[in-house]
Amino acid sequence: MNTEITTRYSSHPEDFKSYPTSEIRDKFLIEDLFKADKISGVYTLEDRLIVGGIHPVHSPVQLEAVDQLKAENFLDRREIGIINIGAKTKIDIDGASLELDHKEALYIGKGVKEVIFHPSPSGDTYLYFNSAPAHQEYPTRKITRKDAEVVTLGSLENSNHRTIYKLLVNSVLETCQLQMGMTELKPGSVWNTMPAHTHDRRMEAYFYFDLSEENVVSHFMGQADETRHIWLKNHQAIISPPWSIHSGAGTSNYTFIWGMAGENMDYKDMDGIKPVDLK
Ligand SMILES: O=C(O)C(=O)C[C@H](O)C(=O)CO
Ligand SMILES: [Zn+2]
Repeated sequence: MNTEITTRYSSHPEDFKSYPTSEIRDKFLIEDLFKADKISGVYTLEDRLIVGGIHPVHSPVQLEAVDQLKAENFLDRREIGIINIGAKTKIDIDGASLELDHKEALYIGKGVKEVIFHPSPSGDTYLYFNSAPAHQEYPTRKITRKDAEVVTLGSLENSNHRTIYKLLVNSVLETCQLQMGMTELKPGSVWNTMPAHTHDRRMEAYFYFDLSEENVVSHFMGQADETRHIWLKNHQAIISPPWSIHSGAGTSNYTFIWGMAGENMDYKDMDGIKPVDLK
């Protein structure tokens, strides 16, 4: 098997209050997403999202049905969204090939049987993905930043000036429940998702990249009146249960990919929290 997915259970906010740092890291942080010639990741029972990385180096890698799915093919009952954070690469989808460039997104719907990821000649192939259960087949589509719904929020004065690229969202294409996008912080800005929010109808996963080796992001989670933080490095992801805020401050600017699954597709369905109300 070149696809390796481990399982994480969902958690209760009352239990979360007593977690030490090590337990928060074990339960929510996802490290080592990129292993040579592997597809690696986590199947979280928070809305059954799979969070993973694809890193073909010497040979192509195929998306395989892991044991957790009890299915013949990975996409028999699922959809997948992939964002390329590395060099341009070739992907075969049921025998048809396409190329995915840096920061381009790809949606592949339920029912597709064979997906193969090729190493790029530079060896710099890094693809991040989220996959959610799906009830209907929607067509495969590549989405570039030109196709995205783009919103610029925040200000340099508040250290949160950022551009949100809504790539795989329902204003751009049809999906069953998956929504994914990418947020780039401008130089000098370090805060994402501030003011913070929760959305009880959807869980979310954040994946941080474009961070140099010496820089880190402090990611904040928990209910608004009981927040905790852990420190993330480049290429690490974190699971945010529906009851948790998800926000971060970096020691530099950075980019992150957000992905959601759950009850509705309305990006604006959020319960905002004023910074002065955080505890
Ligand atoms: O910087 C932001 O603000 C975000 O990118 C927020 C995410 O898109 C999000 O949390 C959507 O629910
Ligand atoms: Zn959110």
